[in-house]
Amino acid sequence: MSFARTRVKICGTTNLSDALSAAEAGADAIGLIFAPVSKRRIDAAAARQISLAVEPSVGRVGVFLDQSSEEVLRLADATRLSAVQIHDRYSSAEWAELASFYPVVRVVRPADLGQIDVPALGSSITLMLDAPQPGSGQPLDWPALAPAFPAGAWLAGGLGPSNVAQAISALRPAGVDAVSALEVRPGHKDPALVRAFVEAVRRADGPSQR
Ligand SMILES: O=C(O)c1ccccc1NCC(=O)[C@H](O)[C@H](O)COP(=O)(O)O
Repeated sequence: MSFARTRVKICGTTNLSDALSAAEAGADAIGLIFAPVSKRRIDAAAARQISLAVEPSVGRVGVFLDQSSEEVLRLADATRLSAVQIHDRYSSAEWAELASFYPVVRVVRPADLGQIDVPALGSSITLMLDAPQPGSGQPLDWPALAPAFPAGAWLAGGLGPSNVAQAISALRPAGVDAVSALEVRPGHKDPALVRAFVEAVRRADGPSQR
């Protein structure tokens, strides 16, 4: 059986140097966290500078928690995002409104699996399974989650160069997302770890997908 190439998002990018080195390493997207609670929060001016500096093929995904859909749309427009990632529980109308403006990554927890009508989401909403505490570096129990893992969903939660191949093999996610395992301190990446992460994903995909 052949699989599509696993997409890679490097989350919690707070500065231009980390954004450019993630792009150079071959990341498909960078994550810019606007959640007020995050120790990796970026302000709108810095996010916009990064969005305009990376090459257009690199996605700029804004990450939001405890923020209204109006604030999400305002920041997405102001900072030239290509997609928004939402850790909140919105109403159906709010999801539909957001998805009419931007591709949406809707974050779900293990307890949510099996309770979401995946076909009804439509093509603008992609699910991402993450640990209950975002950005905490806690891996999930991938084999236990395999029966309920939705086709086409992304995976986050404690992924890094040393375990991402195991996670890909267990769940075959469409994309993977990581932050804690790639940092020297919160908000600052180790470029060697970012490169090692992208390379580990490419190796896990196999030679036909590189
Ligand atoms: O990382 C944060 O500080 C954060 C805070 C609030 C909402 C979201 C946050 N991160 C978003 C992500 O998508 C992380 O990359 C994801 O949870 C994986 O993190 P990690 O387990 O540290 O790799």
